[in-house]
Amino acid sequence: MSKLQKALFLSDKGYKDLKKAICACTLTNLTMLLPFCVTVMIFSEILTPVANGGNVQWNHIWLLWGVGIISALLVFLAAKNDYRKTYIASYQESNATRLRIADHLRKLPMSFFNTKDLSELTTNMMSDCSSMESLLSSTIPPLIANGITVTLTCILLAFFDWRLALCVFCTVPLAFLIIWLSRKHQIKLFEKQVKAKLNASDQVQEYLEGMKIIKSCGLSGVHFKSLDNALLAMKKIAVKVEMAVGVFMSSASMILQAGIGITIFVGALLLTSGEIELLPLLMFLLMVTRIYGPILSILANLSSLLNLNVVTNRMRTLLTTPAMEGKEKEVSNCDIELSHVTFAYNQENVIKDISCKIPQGSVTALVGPSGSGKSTISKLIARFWDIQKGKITIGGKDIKAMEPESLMSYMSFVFQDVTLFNDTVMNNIRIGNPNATDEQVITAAQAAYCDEFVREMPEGYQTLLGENGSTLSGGERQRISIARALLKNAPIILLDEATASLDPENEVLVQKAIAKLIEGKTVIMIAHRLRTVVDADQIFVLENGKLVESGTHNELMKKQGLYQKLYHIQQESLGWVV
Ligand SMILES: Nc1ncnc2c1ncn2[C@@H]1O[C@H](COP(=O)(O)OP(=O)(O)OP(=O)(O)O)[C@@H](O)[C@H]1O
Repeated sequence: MSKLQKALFLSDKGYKDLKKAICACTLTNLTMLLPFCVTVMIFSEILTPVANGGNVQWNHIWLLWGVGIISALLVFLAAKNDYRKTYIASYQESNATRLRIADHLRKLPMSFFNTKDLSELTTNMMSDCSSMESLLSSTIPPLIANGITVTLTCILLAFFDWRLALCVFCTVPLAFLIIWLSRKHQIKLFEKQVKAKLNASDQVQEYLEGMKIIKSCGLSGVHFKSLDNALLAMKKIAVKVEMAVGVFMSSASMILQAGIGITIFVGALLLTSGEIELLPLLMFLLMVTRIYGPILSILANLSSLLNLNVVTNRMRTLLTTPAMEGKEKEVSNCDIELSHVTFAYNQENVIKDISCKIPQGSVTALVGPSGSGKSTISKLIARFWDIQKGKITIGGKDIKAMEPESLMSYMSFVFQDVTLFNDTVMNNIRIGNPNATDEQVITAAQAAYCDEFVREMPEGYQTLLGENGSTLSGGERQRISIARALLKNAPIILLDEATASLDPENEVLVQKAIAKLIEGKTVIMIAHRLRTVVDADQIFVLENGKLVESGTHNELMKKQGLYQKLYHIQQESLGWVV
């Protein structure tokens, strides 16, 4: 893999396409020289007889006009090919990169997401890929192609008259020097701009997510100073970047254009001393007006290239973060065992030396005060995070040796916060099993008591749910998530007490749906209300990350420990009247 391919995170196809784009761009630039050569030849046909005496050969001139028209056609065809090779290929590559990022994200441990926020990842996928897209289409190919064209033209001009060629190009190193010296300042500004954009998108996201609170608390715009400040900071830095780039580019351009004056001055001296003829001088003067365009474009593209590291740094961090390992695909049974499991999200251990067994086909409840580690245990079993000490096995196999996606195929989740996608009801349920037929989806929906409310929707199962299903009630969302789990039919079910915040009618329906879902399965249930776990085969009581009691409801009540205390507190609260 070449350095350029690595630096730009290009796929093999993307790298090949980039090389083709550079060739196409160079070809366009070279064909653009044709009309110029024809113009010079027409001048020569007219001026030579004027200077030396004789008749203008009009048939030659008409012929050259014909060549000129053909060369214009060639320029058009080359430009069309160039457009296809650069823009279309770069859009395809950036799309492929976005998919590559999405695919890689899926394989990363949740610890990665703990350190990144949503807006940073969104910026990674959308704006960084767009920046790469423009680097691939309108920066790198023109930069290299213009470099080649300018070098060729320089050689060609030196061949005609090295003194005038020197005059044309003597200001180029100075212009490059300005861009080179300004690079540190420009990079600093680019970095600040990226930070400001990220901060602004963070603030916008927070503002939109908090809209319910903003409205319910009647907070006016004055209370959202941080959003105003973030947007203002973004505007300020954008102006600074534009100013800096503008100042450096115009200085470079001014110095570069001084070459026109120098060429005219030296050319006039050479002409009067008879060391050069009028025609080559005219050709040089024509060339000098045309050659600075590509050189300026090289300078502008170099400025954008300074941005490359800023753009690719985040993408590099993301794409080089190692995916979760593990190759094993199958387990012989669904007995789950935790032995001496210790885990910390950050520094502090939140699970401390826990050992327990969850036999296949049993219902196990995890109970304990808020923050005691119930959800964390269920997420560790699903390998959302890798544990730091100890071992978790399923069917005797260490889950760290299992391929994460194969491990997931053994599990279904019903959590309190159900994620619904902006798609039809049918497709939202089908997420449980992408290969399921419409009939199978409907059967699962019926079993999860979704069918009735779905049929009342304007387009039934084809109704679009909108952003995160905001039109559905909490109970309806949970029943959809149960339908998904039913469709997946995984042998292990992880339940985060799904009925905690439902009204009695919805609660009954959800309970009935769950009863169907867990039939014959290995169930791990996070319970907040202890009356829902009295029938569990075993109950694990957690306190401050430790397993402090275990047994059936009756056994734990007899122990008169934490479980009994929590149970009594909840029973008493049931009697409260507000
Ligand atoms: N993503 C996270 N990053 C850092 N710390 C976390 C994270 N999730 C949970 N914690 C911390 O880990 C501890 C255990 O949290 P956990 O959610 O497992 O408790 P829980 O018993 O399920 O609580 P609850 O009943 O309130 O849902 C808590 O101190 C919590 O603050």
